[in-house]
Amino acid sequence: MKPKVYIDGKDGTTGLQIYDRLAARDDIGLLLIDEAKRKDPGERKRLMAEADIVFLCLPDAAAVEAVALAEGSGARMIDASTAHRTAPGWVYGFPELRPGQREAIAGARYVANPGCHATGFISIVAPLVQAGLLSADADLCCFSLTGYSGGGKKMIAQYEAAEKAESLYSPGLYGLTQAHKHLPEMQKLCGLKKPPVFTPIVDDYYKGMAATVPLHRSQLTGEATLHQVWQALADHYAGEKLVHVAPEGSADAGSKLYGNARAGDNGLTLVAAGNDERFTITALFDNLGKGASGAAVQNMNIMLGFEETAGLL
Ligand SMILES: NC(=O)C1=CN([C@@H]2O[C@H](COP(=O)(O)OP(=O)(O)OC[C@H]3O[C@@H](n4cnc5c(N)ncnc54)[C@H](OP(=O)(O)O)[C@@H]3O)[C@@H](O)[C@H]2O)C=CC1
Ligand SMILES: CC(=O)N[C@@H](CCC(=O)OP(=O)(O)O)C(=O)O
Repeated sequence: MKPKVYIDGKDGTTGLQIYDRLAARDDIGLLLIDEAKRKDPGERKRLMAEADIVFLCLPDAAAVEAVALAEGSGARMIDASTAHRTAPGWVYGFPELRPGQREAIAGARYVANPGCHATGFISIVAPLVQAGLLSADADLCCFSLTGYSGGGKKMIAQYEAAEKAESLYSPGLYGLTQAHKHLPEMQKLCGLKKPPVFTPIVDDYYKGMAATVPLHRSQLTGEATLHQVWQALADHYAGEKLVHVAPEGSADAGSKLYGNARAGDNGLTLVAAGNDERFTITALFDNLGKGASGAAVQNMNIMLGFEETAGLL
């Protein structure tokens, strides 16, 4: 019997992208809700009870309600919202995080899919903390560029309006009070004693992210070199199919890194750049790929025992 999969919130930005990645697969059965009933709690509950895996692609409050709706059923859940990312009983859905994380996801009932900006930050900082190059009480910063689809249907409508505000033609910095919703997961999953100073920036392009952590050499344990940082990342991600480290020295004086470099695919590329004293590590990926829907499908594949990259490469 094929596993049955239900996407709650299928008509949203993340839900549609999950649907696109699953629609052509013949190794799962997709349960589809009647369009007119897509917000009907009774009908959603019925489909969740039939499903082996439920994706939640909903605002946070609706995701919490959906978990309650599925109570008592055997459905395993992958929540794309921020609601459960640091909650007890939920496994964080970044398989490349550390040894054992993949196995934890494989056996989990509840998997919290990472936030898009958090994916970039964690992919850079967690390996460096684990390798002992950054201490748990490091003072870190991060700036992270995203396309406007990161804000879901509402933000897409603002950016695509026929007469949009002049300001939306230029990059917009936000999260200025240092209370962005991804900060708790960034801190917890990296094992940091304090969150970074975080500057998310949304710009006038549809999708794609460039999340950067700038580092002075003096911030690194034993004043580690750029080569050591690159090597620690390369070692951590050796053998991974979706996360790659660009060759050492690949960013030179003439290089530019673009926010949409990996738009449209499910992988993430780390680029280490700089000089003898000051470095940047940048994660390039798609907010709707490894930053949301691609990651959610990767987690589903792991939970169901499929090839991890099925439908993703
Ligand atoms: N966009 C992105 O890049 C990322 C998004 N996420 C997270 O994924 C989740 C979904 O975001 P996104 O897809 O962008 O948001 P959207 O606003 O594009 O989609 C949300 C969908 O949920 C539906 N919905 C809202 N309330 C309910 C309900 N009670 N029952 C059933 N359906 C409901 C909405 O219906 P309607 O169409 O009527 O509005 C909409 O279709 C959010 O928690 C978001 O933070 C995570 C990572 C990246
Ligand atoms: C452009 C924009 O507003 N982006 C959203 C992040 C989208 C996302 O990934 O948020 P969750 O994964 O936590 O749902 C934001 O920064 O709040």
